[in-house]
Amino acid sequence: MREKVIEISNLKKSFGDLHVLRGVDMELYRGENLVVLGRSGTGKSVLIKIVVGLLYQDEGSCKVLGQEVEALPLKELNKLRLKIGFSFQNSALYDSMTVRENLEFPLTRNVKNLTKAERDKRVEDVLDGVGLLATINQMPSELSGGQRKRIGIARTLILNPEIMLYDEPTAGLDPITCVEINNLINQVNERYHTSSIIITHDLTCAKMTGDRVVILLDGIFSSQGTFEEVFRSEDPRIKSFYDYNFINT
Ligand SMILES: Nc1ncnc2c1ncn2[C@@H]1O[C@H](COP(=O)(O)OP(=O)(O)OP(=O)(O)O)[C@@H](O)[C@H]1O
Repeated sequence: MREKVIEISNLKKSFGDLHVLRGVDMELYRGENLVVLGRSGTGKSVLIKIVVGLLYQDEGSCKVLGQEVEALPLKELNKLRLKIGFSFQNSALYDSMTVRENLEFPLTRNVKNLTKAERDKRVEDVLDGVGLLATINQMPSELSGGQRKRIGIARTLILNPEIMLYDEPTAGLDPITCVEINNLINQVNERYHTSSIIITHDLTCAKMTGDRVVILLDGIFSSQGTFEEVFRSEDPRIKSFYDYNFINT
Protein backbone atom coordinates (compact mmCIF):
# COMPACT_ATOMS: atom_id res chain seq x y z
CA MET A 1 0.00 0.00 0.00
CA ARG A 2 1.24 3.51 -0.79
CA GLU A 3 2.61 5.49 2.13
CA LYS A 4 0.66 8.56 3.23
CA VAL A 5 3.00 11.48 3.97
CA ILE A 6 0.10 13.79 4.91
CA GLU A 7 -3.16 12.51 6.36
CA ILE A 8 -5.93 14.97 7.17
CA SER A 9 -9.30 13.94 8.50
CA ASN A 10 -12.44 15.88 9.38
CA LEU A 11 -10.47 19.12 9.66
CA LYS A 12 -12.50 22.11 10.81
CA LYS A 13 -11.42 25.71 11.21
CA SER A 14 -13.52 28.84 11.81
CA PHE A 15 -12.70 32.46 12.45
CA GLY A 16 -15.65 33.71 14.50
CA ASP A 17 -18.74 33.09 12.38
CA LEU A 18 -16.68 32.38 9.27
CA HIS A 19 -16.55 28.58 8.89
CA VAL A 20 -13.65 28.19 6.48
CA LEU A 21 -12.87 24.47 6.70
CA ARG A 22 -15.92 22.35 7.49
CA GLY A 23 -14.59 18.81 7.59
CA VAL A 24 -11.76 18.37 5.13
CA ASP A 25 -10.38 14.88 4.41
CA MET A 26 -7.20 14.65 2.37
CA GLU A 27 -4.18 12.41 1.85
CA LEU A 28 -0.89 13.09 0.14
CA TYR A 29 0.85 9.90 -0.96
CA ARG A 30 4.62 9.60 -1.22
CA GLY A 31 5.91 10.72 -4.60
CA GLU A 32 2.69 12.23 -5.92
CA ASN A 33 1.71 15.73 -6.99
CA LEU A 34 -1.61 16.71 -5.45
CA VAL A 35 -3.27 19.84 -6.79
CA VAL A 36 -5.60 21.78 -4.50
CA LEU A 37 -7.95 23.96 -6.52
CA GLY A 38 -10.33 26.52 -5.12
CA ARG A 39 -11.55 30.04 -5.59
CA SER A 40 -10.05 32.93 -3.65
CA GLY A 41 -10.91 32.87 0.02
CA THR A 42 -11.96 29.22 0.14
CA GLY A 43 -9.33 28.30 2.73
CA LYS A 44 -6.43 26.86 0.72
CA SER A 45 -3.84 28.91 2.62
CA VAL A 46 -5.52 28.15 5.94
CA LEU A 47 -5.17 24.44 5.13
CA ILE A 48 -1.49 24.79 4.31
CA LYS A 49 -0.86 26.83 7.45
CA ILE A 50 -2.37 24.02 9.52
CA VAL A 51 -0.07 21.53 7.74
CA VAL A 52 3.03 23.51 8.79
CA GLY A 53 1.72 24.35 12.28
CA LEU A 54 1.27 28.10 11.72
CA LEU A 55 -2.44 27.77 12.56
CA TYR A 56 -4.27 25.15 14.61
CA GLN A 57 -7.51 23.46 13.70
CA ASP A 58 -10.62 23.60 15.87
CA GLU A 59 -11.41 19.94 15.25
CA GLY A 60 -10.03 16.97 13.35
CA SER A 61 -6.58 15.61 12.72
CA CYS A 62 -3.59 16.64 10.60
CA LYS A 63 -0.71 14.17 10.49
CA VAL A 64 2.48 14.99 8.59
CA LEU A 65 5.07 12.22 8.17
CA GLY A 66 3.19 10.28 10.83
CA GLN A 67 3.18 13.07 13.43
CA GLU A 68 0.09 14.91 14.71
CA VAL A 69 1.16 18.50 14.01
CA GLU A 70 -0.86 20.25 16.73
CA ALA A 71 0.57 17.92 19.40
CA LEU A 72 4.22 18.70 18.61
CA PRO A 73 6.32 20.79 20.97
CA LEU A 74 7.99 23.74 19.19
CA LYS A 75 11.37 22.00 18.90
CA GLU A 76 9.84 18.97 17.20
CA LEU A 77 7.63 21.18 15.05
CA ASN A 78 10.70 23.06 13.81
CA LYS A 79 12.39 19.75 12.95
CA LEU A 80 9.31 18.71 11.00
CA ARG A 81 9.17 22.05 9.19
CA LEU A 82 12.70 21.44 7.87
CA LYS A 83 11.29 18.44 6.00
CA ILE A 84 8.68 20.65 4.31
CA GLY A 85 9.73 23.06 1.57
CA PHE A 86 7.39 26.01 1.16
CA SER A 87 7.59 27.86 -2.16
CA PHE A 88 5.91 31.23 -1.66
CA GLN A 89 3.86 33.08 -4.23
CA ASN A 90 6.33 35.96 -4.65
CA SER A 91 9.54 33.85 -4.33
CA ALA A 92 10.71 36.23 -1.56
CA LEU A 93 14.40 36.35 -2.52
CA TYR A 94 16.70 38.76 -0.70
CA ASP A 95 17.39 41.56 -3.20
CA SER A 96 20.70 42.56 -1.65
CA MET A 97 22.18 39.06 -1.94
CA THR A 98 23.47 37.20 -4.99
CA VAL A 99 21.77 33.99 -6.08
CA ARG A 100 24.53 31.99 -4.34
CA GLU A 101 24.09 33.92 -1.10
CA ASN A 102 20.31 33.53 -1.26
CA LEU A 103 20.76 29.76 -1.48
CA GLU A 104 23.48 29.59 1.20
CA PHE A 105 21.31 31.48 3.67
CA PRO A 106 18.95 28.63 4.70
CA LEU A 107 21.90 26.22 4.76
CA THR A 108 24.00 28.26 7.18
CA ARG A 109 20.95 28.81 9.39
CA ASN A 110 19.77 25.23 9.51
CA VAL A 111 22.61 22.80 8.74
CA LYS A 112 25.55 22.79 11.11
CA ASN A 113 29.12 21.70 10.33
CA LEU A 114 29.03 21.86 6.55
CA THR A 115 32.39 22.59 4.96
CA LYS A 116 32.60 25.31 2.30
CA ALA A 117 33.07 22.63 -0.36
CA GLU A 118 29.93 20.78 0.80
CA ARG A 119 27.95 24.02 0.87
CA ASP A 120 29.13 24.96 -2.62
CA LYS A 121 28.19 21.52 -3.91
CA ARG A 122 24.64 21.73 -2.48
CA VAL A 123 24.15 25.21 -3.95
CA GLU A 124 25.45 24.15 -7.36
CA ASP A 125 23.42 20.93 -7.35
CA VAL A 126 20.06 22.63 -6.71
CA LEU A 127 20.82 25.42 -9.17
CA ASP A 128 21.63 22.80 -11.77
CA GLY A 129 18.39 21.04 -10.79
CA VAL A 130 16.36 24.11 -11.73
CA GLY A 131 18.49 24.77 -14.84
CA LEU A 132 20.03 28.03 -13.62
CA LEU A 133 23.62 27.28 -12.62
CA ALA A 134 24.78 30.13 -14.86
CA THR A 135 23.03 32.73 -12.67
CA ILE A 136 24.97 31.85 -9.51
CA ASN A 137 26.68 35.24 -9.19
CA GLN A 138 23.79 37.38 -10.38
CA MET A 139 21.51 39.58 -8.29
CA PRO A 140 17.74 38.82 -8.15
CA SER A 141 17.03 42.16 -9.88
CA GLU A 142 18.89 40.88 -12.96
CA LEU A 143 16.57 37.85 -13.29
CA SER A 144 13.20 37.44 -14.95
CA GLY A 145 10.07 36.59 -12.94
CA GLY A 146 10.27 32.98 -14.09
CA GLN A 147 13.95 32.73 -13.15
CA ARG A 148 13.25 34.19 -9.70
CA LYS A 149 10.52 31.61 -9.25
CA ARG A 150 13.00 28.86 -10.14
CA ILE A 151 15.60 30.20 -7.71
CA GLY A 152 12.89 30.32 -5.02
CA ILE A 153 12.19 26.65 -5.69
CA ALA A 154 15.94 25.86 -5.60
CA ARG A 155 16.23 27.63 -2.24
CA THR A 156 13.44 25.46 -0.91
CA LEU A 157 15.08 22.29 -2.24
CA ILE A 158 18.44 22.99 -0.67
CA LEU A 159 17.34 21.59 2.69
CA ASN A 160 16.33 18.28 1.04
CA PRO A 161 12.64 18.46 1.95
CA GLU A 162 10.44 15.37 1.72
CA ILE A 163 7.34 17.45 1.01
CA MET A 164 7.02 20.50 -1.24
CA LEU A 165 4.20 23.02 -0.88
CA TYR A 166 3.75 25.33 -3.87
CA ASP A 167 1.50 28.34 -3.31
CA GLU A 168 0.22 29.63 -6.66
CA PRO A 169 3.45 28.69 -8.50
CA THR A 170 2.36 30.20 -11.82
CA ALA A 171 0.80 33.43 -10.56
CA GLY A 172 1.90 36.48 -12.54
CA LEU A 173 3.88 34.56 -15.17
CA ASP A 174 3.34 34.54 -18.93
CA PRO A 175 1.87 31.31 -20.44
CA ILE A 176 5.20 29.95 -21.73
CA THR A 177 6.95 30.52 -18.43
CA CYS A 178 3.96 28.90 -16.69
CA VAL A 179 4.52 25.77 -18.76
CA GLU A 180 8.24 25.80 -17.83
CA ILE A 181 7.40 26.07 -14.12
CA ASN A 182 4.83 23.27 -14.41
CA ASN A 183 7.48 21.06 -16.04
CA LEU A 184 9.93 21.99 -13.30
CA ILE A 185 7.43 20.96 -10.60
CA ASN A 186 7.18 17.54 -12.24
CA GLN A 187 10.97 17.26 -12.62
CA VAL A 188 11.51 18.18 -8.96
CA ASN A 189 9.41 15.24 -7.78
CA GLU A 190 11.33 12.86 -10.04
CA ARG A 191 14.81 14.16 -9.24
CA TYR A 192 14.44 14.83 -5.51
CA HIS A 193 11.81 12.18 -4.70
CA THR A 194 9.57 14.75 -3.06
CA SER A 195 5.79 14.65 -2.62
CA SER A 196 4.01 17.90 -3.45
CA ILE A 197 0.89 19.92 -2.81
CA ILE A 198 0.27 22.56 -5.45
CA ILE A 199 -2.23 25.26 -4.58
CA THR A 200 -3.54 27.02 -7.63
CA HIS A 201 -6.47 28.43 -9.52
CA ASP A 202 -4.66 27.86 -12.82
CA LEU A 203 -6.28 24.87 -14.53
CA THR A 204 -3.41 24.44 -16.99
CA CYS A 205 -1.08 24.08 -14.02
CA ALA A 206 -3.52 21.62 -12.42
CA LYS A 207 -3.74 19.57 -15.60
CA MET A 208 0.01 19.49 -16.22
CA THR A 209 1.19 18.78 -12.69
CA GLY A 210 -1.60 16.99 -10.85
CA ASP A 211 -1.46 13.23 -10.44
CA ARG A 212 -4.62 13.90 -8.44
CA VAL A 213 -6.75 17.02 -8.15
CA VAL A 214 -9.02 18.06 -5.28
CA ILE A 215 -11.39 21.01 -5.30
CA LEU A 216 -12.13 22.95 -2.14
CA LEU A 217 -15.73 24.18 -2.30
CA ASP A 218 -17.77 25.45 0.64
CA GLY A 219 -15.23 24.25 3.18
CA ILE A 220 -14.88 20.64 2.06
CA PHE A 221 -13.18 18.78 -0.75
CA SER A 222 -16.16 18.22 -2.95
CA SER A 223 -14.40 16.36 -5.70
CA GLN A 224 -11.21 14.32 -6.04
CA GLY A 225 -9.61 12.35 -8.86
CA THR A 226 -7.55 12.90 -11.96
CA PHE A 227 -8.07 16.25 -13.70
CA GLU A 228 -10.36 14.62 -16.27
CA GLU A 229 -12.40 12.81 -13.60
CA VAL A 230 -12.91 15.96 -11.54
CA PHE A 231 -13.99 18.13 -14.47
CA ARG A 232 -16.36 15.50 -15.85
CA SER A 233 -18.58 16.52 -12.92
CA GLU A 234 -22.03 17.98 -13.56
CA ASP A 235 -21.79 20.05 -10.35
CA PRO A 236 -22.49 23.64 -11.56
CA ARG A 237 -19.90 25.07 -9.13
CA ILE A 238 -17.20 22.88 -10.72
CA LYS A 239 -18.40 23.53 -14.26
CA SER A 240 -18.40 27.29 -13.73
CA PHE A 241 -14.89 27.10 -12.28
CA TYR A 242 -13.74 25.28 -15.41
CA ASP A 243 -15.57 27.55 -17.86
CA TYR A 244 -14.35 30.70 -16.15
CA ASN A 245 -10.72 29.54 -16.18
CA PHE A 246 -10.64 28.67 -19.83
CA ILE A 247 -12.53 31.75 -20.94
CA ASN A 248 -10.11 33.95 -19.01
CA THR A 249 -6.80 32.34 -19.96
N1 LIG B 1 -5.83 34.51 10.79
C1 LIG B 1 -7.05 34.76 10.28
N2 LIG B 1 -7.97 35.44 10.98
C2 LIG B 1 -9.20 35.67 10.48
N3 LIG B 1 -9.62 35.25 9.27
C3 LIG B 1 -8.74 34.59 8.51
C4 LIG B 1 -7.41 34.30 8.97
N4 LIG B 1 -6.75 33.61 8.00
C5 LIG B 1 -7.64 33.47 6.98
N5 LIG B 1 -8.81 34.05 7.28
C6 LIG B 1 -10.00 34.06 6.42
O1 LIG B 1 -10.25 32.75 5.97
C7 LIG B 1 -10.72 32.75 4.61
C8 LIG B 1 -9.85 31.83 3.77
O2 LIG B 1 -8.57 32.44 3.61
P1 LIG B 1 -7.39 31.80 2.77
O3 LIG B 1 -6.23 32.75 2.87
O4 LIG B 1 -7.14 30.41 3.22
O5 LIG B 1 -7.99 31.79 1.30
P2 LIG B 1 -7.34 31.18 -0.04
O6 LIG B 1 -8.25 30.08 -0.50
O7 LIG B 1 -5.91 30.81 0.19
O8 LIG B 1 -7.47 32.43 -1.01
P3 LIG B 1 -6.45 33.02 -2.14
O9 LIG B 1 -6.56 32.11 -3.30
O10 LIG B 1 -7.03 34.36 -2.41
O11 LIG B 1 -5.07 33.07 -1.54
C9 LIG B 1 -10.71 34.21 4.16
O12 LIG B 1 -12.03 34.72 4.26
C10 LIG B 1 -9.78 34.89 5.14
O13 LIG B 1 -10.16 36.24 5.36
